[in-house]
Amino acid sequence: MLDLYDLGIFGVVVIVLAFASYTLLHSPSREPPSVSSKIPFLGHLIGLIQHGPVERHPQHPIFAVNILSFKLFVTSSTTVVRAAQKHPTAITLEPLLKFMQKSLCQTSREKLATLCDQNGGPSPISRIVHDMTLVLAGRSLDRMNKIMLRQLLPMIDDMGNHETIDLNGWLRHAITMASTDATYGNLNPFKNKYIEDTFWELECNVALLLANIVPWLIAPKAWKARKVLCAEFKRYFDLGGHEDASELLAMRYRSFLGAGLTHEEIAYSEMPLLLGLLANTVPAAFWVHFELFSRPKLLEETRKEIEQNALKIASDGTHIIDMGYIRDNCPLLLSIYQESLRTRTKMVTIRFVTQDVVLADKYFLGSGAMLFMPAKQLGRDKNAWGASADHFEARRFMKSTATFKNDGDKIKDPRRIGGFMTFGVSPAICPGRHFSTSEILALVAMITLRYDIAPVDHVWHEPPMSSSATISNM
Ligand code: HEM
Repeated sequence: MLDLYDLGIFGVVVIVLAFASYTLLHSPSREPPSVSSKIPFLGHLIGLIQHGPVERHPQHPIFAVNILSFKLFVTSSTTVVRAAQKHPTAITLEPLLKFMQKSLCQTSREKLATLCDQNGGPSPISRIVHDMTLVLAGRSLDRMNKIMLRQLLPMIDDMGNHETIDLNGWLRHAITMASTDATYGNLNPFKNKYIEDTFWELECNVALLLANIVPWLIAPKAWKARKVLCAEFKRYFDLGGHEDASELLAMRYRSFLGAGLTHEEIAYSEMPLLLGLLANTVPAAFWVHFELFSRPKLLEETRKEIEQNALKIASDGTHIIDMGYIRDNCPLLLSIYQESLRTRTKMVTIRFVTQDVVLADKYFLGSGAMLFMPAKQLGRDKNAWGASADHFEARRFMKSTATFKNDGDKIKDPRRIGGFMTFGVSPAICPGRHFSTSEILALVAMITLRYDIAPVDHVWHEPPMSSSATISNM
């Protein structure tokens, strides 16, 4: 039996141990190392924007960058990414959603408080984003895919009438029309060419608008473009356009209306969806065509694969590509698609640290900091992707590195965990990934079977990235 004295000693030891482990756990010494810059403060910001942060500090799996009193952590380690995923409440996207709703959608302070209220768990705005995953799957996705494919077909027929085309411009128009028709139905505002052009004006000037500091003065083009688009979308909602639209739009309209937003405010709240819908699908489709058509042997093999595994010829001679067969029986095409996305992405996943947290039992991140996870570096980690990580390898995703336990259970392919981040990191992964995948695969399959594409001067010049791209990460 323990007497009171023993119990007292025991109590003191427990308290000392608890305090020691708390201090160790929360000590800034457990914080990832800070990296320095020749030009303090501003130097970091310039370096981050111009060169990407990780290439300069490959020795650190995670490091801190101090910008004035603000701390920003950057990781290129899949282990740290996996550890961060285990703390979805402490490391979260919520503040970014609020920022977008405020700066891009101009939601008033009072409505912002309702949309971003986290008292009952996830905020209404993050529930809307979450529910998008549900309506961008199953039958509602099938309906959107059907409309999208019907739109693409005549445009691909028409492609053959032109000796030369601007491939990026052509894809941009085709994807804009097919995606917005599938989303917005018969009264789709994008049927007006002026609205289509205005959207792309907004897309390439959106960065300064997001700063939200006298936007009409510092970002006049984007400010005017947003005004024009929102007026047109308000008219669309006033006319009941949403009644004949996709489940995706119906769900968003119901949710925003339920949160007390007016038609004008809902129109403004469509801006992030429009940017998500179009800004990445167009460059992704461009790069898949670029990688495939610039490799004649690979093009021939892919053509054969589609012809043999996904093409049916009806009795009247109509050629039909079965999208289900593309997905299930054309592994080379699928691998080219994934590899193009892996090698071309410039995505930096950004999360906010809202509670003190220790990652992988090692790295202390204090509340109030931000965590940057750049997909470009994570997607090229040699541990995960091998010595050829930096290069395009068409068949990379056909090879499985999956291993099996003694009982025959498959261990998940380590390359897929944390390494392929073009669509983000769960739990906040891109809800539109299935739609854009169907759209890009349909385009590339139809164009591959019907046309040869070559540059006018016969040399495949790689176009530079647009320096003003903000939402687009390719
Ligand atoms: C190839 C095409 C696409 C790429 C590469 C892409 C990429 C991404 C990435 C990386 C994220 C995560 C952002 C983050 O974690 O901060 C994201 C989020 C999002 N994407 Fe996509 N996307 C594509 C197509 C689409 C499409 C077609 C839609 C709409 C139908 C869409 C709607 C969204 C939305 C609403 C979010 C926000 C999700 C959230 O905040 O949790 N995306 N996308």
